[in-house]
Amino acid sequence: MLEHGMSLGRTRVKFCGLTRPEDVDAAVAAGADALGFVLWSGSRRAVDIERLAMLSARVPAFVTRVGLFVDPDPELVASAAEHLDLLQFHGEETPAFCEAVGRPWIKALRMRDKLDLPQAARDYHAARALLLDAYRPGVPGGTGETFDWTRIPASLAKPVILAGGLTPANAAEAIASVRPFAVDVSGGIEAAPGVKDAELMADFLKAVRRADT
Ligand SMILES: O=C(O)c1ccccc1NCC(=O)[C@H](O)[C@H](O)COP(=O)(O)O
Repeated sequence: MLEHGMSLGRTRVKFCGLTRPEDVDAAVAAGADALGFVLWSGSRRAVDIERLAMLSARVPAFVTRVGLFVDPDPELVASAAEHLDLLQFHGEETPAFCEAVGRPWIKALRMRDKLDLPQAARDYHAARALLLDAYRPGVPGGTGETFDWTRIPASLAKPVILAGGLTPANAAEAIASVRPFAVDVSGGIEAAPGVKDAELMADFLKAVRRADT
C-alpha cells in the first residue's frame, strides 16, 4: 500500500471549492486529477445537493469527484454520495464515523500544535489518504494559510495530500519540500471565494508539472 515517502510517478492535483460549471470545465481542461465540492453550509464555497448533481454530471471519467463535509449528518452524506467518488471529512469526525459511511474517504487534519501525525495515521488507517491543512481556530478549512511543512515526517503510513495556502508561486517549493502524493488548493486559484480563475488553475498545474520534472 502506498505510504508517504515512497517514490511517486507525479504529483496529483486537487482543486477544491468549485461552485460554477465553467470552473469545472476549466479545471478538467487544465488537467486536474480531482475536484472538490464543499457540502458544509457554513462555507462561502458551499453547494447544495442540486448544484452538486449538476456540477458532478459535467466531470468526465478518471477525474475524481470529492465531497467535503464538516461533522455532517449521515443523511447529508448519503444523499450526496451518489454524485461523488470520494468523501473528504474536514471536521472532528472519528475514525469510527468515517468508516461507518462505507464509502472511500480521506481525512483532513488541521495542523494544530499538538497533532501527533504518526498516531493520526494509525488512528485513520482506513483512510485512502490524509489531507494536511493549516490550523486556524474556528475555521474548518479554506484558510488560505500555509503551515510549517517541516512538521511532516519524511515517512508516514498514509499518502499525504498537502493543502493550505498553496498558489502557483509556492507550489513547486511545497512539492520539493514535502514530496506529497497530491496537492490541494482552493483560495490560490480564485478570483473570489467560490469563483475560480482559469489562468490561475492553468498556472498552478504548470508549476506542479515543472516541480515534477
Ligand atoms: O473551502 C472552504 O470554504 C472549506 C470550508 C470548510 C471546510 C473545508 C473547506 N475547504 C477545504 C479544502 O480542501 C481547501 O482546499 C483547503 O482547506 C485549502 O484551502 P486554501 O488554503 O484556500 O487553499
